[in-house]
Amino acid sequence: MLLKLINPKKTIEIGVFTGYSLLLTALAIPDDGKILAIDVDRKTYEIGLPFIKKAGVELKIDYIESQALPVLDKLLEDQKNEGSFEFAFVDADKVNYLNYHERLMKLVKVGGVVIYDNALWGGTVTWPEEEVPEDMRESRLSFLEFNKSIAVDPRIDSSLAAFGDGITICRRIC
Ligand SMILES: C[S@@+](CC[C@H](N)C(=O)[O-])C[C@H]1O[C@@H](n2cnc3c(N)ncnc32)[C@H](O)[C@@H]1O
Repeated sequence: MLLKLINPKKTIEIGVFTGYSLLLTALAIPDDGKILAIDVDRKTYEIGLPFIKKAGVELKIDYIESQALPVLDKLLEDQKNEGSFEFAFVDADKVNYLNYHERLMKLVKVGGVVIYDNALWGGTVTWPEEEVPEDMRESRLSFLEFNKSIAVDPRIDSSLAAFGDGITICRRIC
């Protein structure tokens, strides 16, 4: 619904896996919309690709198998890309969310929207450190830092929607 309201033609997805959220985005954006989809592992994308093809939205997707940061940095080398995206969805390595945010604040236009997945990190952002499973601690700390930083970022309006695992919705305002 949010995507239908924004109606973005130029979008980025960071973290594709088998392409579930990618397919949802591809179905929601207009016929001439495009998604630059970045993931380090193309094998998982290929599991979902037959469904994307069956849905008839493959041509909307420009898939890049890579670490996401260098792709974003490369885009920023060309000034034409600044402010050219209307929507981004981030669902990759949590330790880099702030790094993605800094780049997306340049790539996404004023008025554009960025959504970050898993902002509640299984609820652990509210737990005492000692109760958090070892394998969730590093990303939890990243989310604590990320959530604090987003809350005071003057470039955006933001809202942490507490459904699912939490999504942080940011609208660039300057
Ligand atoms: C939670 S999954 C994405 C799920 C997908 N967005 C969905 O909802 O269907 C996270 C993905 O991020 C990818 N990933 C992790 N670190 C990455 C990085 N540094 N750059 C690009 N992709 C990365 C992983 O390979 C994995 O496929």
